[in-house]
Amino acid sequence: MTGHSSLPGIIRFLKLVALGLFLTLIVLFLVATARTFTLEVNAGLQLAHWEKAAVISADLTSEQRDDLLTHFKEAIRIPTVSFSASHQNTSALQEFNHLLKRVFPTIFSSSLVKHELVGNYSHLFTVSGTDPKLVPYMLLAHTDVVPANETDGWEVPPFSAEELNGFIYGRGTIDNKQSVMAILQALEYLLERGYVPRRGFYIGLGHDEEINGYAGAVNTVKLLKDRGVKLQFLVDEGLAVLDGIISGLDGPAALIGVSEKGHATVKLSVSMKPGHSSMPARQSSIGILAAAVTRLENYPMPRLFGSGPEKSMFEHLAHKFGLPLRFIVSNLWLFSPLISRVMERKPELNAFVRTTTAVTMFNAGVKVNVLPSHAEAFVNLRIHSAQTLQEVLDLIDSTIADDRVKVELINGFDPLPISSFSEQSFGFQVIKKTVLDMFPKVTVAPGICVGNTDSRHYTSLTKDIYRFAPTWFKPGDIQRFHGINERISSKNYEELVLFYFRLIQNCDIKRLPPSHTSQHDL
Ligand SMILES: CCCCCCCC/C=C\CCCCCCCC(=O)N[C@@H](Cc1ccc(O)cc1)C(=O)O
Ligand SMILES: [Zn+2]
Ligand SMILES: [Zn+2]
Repeated sequence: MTGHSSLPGIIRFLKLVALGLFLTLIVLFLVATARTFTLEVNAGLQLAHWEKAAVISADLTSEQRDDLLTHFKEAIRIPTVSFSASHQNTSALQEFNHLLKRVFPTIFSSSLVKHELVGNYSHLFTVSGTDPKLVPYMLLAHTDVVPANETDGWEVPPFSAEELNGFIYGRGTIDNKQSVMAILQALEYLLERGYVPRRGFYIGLGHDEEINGYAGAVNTVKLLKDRGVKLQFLVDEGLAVLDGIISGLDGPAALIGVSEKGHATVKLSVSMKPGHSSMPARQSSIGILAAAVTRLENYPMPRLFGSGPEKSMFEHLAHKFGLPLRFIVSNLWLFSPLISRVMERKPELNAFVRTTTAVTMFNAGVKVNVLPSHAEAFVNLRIHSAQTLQEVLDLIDSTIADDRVKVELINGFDPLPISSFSEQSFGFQVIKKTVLDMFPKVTVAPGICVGNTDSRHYTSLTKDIYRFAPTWFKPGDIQRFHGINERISSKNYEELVLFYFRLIQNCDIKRLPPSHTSQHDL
């Protein structure tokens, strides 16, 4: 034993103390700045004093409840399929027109409602309001559906509307005949009960949404623009009430789509000289194209999670996560790289992380012993809000990096603008109030719609477009969308009717109550 420490030992000890202090300071700094502040989203405006609007109650008799389900099932049984851009089942669309007139006689005979056909099969209803100073709003839905084959694994024929264990099965039950029928059923009941709207509104039912809405939505917009119409806000299909779908979230969440992703459909093609397969060149058109497609799949678009409206979505949901998730989700500025890496493992979550790349069609070759002169593939990309169409096209070029591959944009558009969702946002707050009136335990948050809707054609009429219907999705239900065994519970369909019944009345308020944001720290 030396009796006293050596100088290098003391220096080492002091260095360790300094390092410890430094690390403690960093942790304290992180905790202080990364405090878990959460938005108590269901409070705030919802606690304020709202002008009373929803005064008529639905009070449905059991006969009316049977009738509304019968009407809905009739709608599902008409196969209004959009097969391709040039092929629709027009006789089914015609039959659908007749169904609407038959089951909603009050709407079609009311002096308050003007009905017009657009492009033969789309419907525009103009409902006049008593106060011309109130800017009208619009409800959208679509009557066409994607194809469905029973042999794909449907439990019942897809156009049978059969009921199994409380669920009505069939193509269109969640996309989007539930909204078509519920909106009109709600208006029918309101008019039957003597309702006269204060705020005028429009209902637009497109017949070709599944093939881009060029005949329905686009022409409806032209008509409204020619009439100088401006809309306070618009509600279309899109997001839903998610129950048990977001892991770690306590209770269901109603996500109101305040934007939708952009879109690009790109054709890749390679042309080579045809010839005898016994004397092939080192690479074929198919091989070159396959390599290009593989590069696009191997090098996905950059992670952008946290730089679009998904940030607000998580901020609004944060207080419903337990720790440590609450801390992580409320500090996306720090944790988004980590969250992105977890989310990207699941396709339905990866859609929120980046621009997605889906190779959807691949055609080449005509005969086993002929070298293919031409190979082509179609790639469908959904563009994250923080990227533009042009940036995506540039990235495709630099990833493929092969002049032999021709890259053509077939169609595309930038991500849609972000609609308002503050306490001053009339549309968002009225939708939110209606959701909470009906489902008080649900957390309402802004969300982003990963698919595209007819509403994208309406941006010249309003800046506030919301994509939402209170269709309840439980685990496994999202896959039913365009998939097999599409279904809705009869209870949920009835809730949809009551939702629109209330929403229409809630829109009659002149203005929102004064706002007072409510935030709280952990
Ligand atoms: C933490 C997040 C949890 C995950 C939340 C997922 C919620 C998903 C809920 C609903 C699914 C979203 C569906 C949106 C509606 C899309 C409608 C649609 O399919 N539209 C077509 C339109 C289209 C576009 C281009 C064409 O050439 C033809 C049709 C689409 O493909 O987007
Ligand atoms: Zn749809
Ligand atoms: Zn669809």
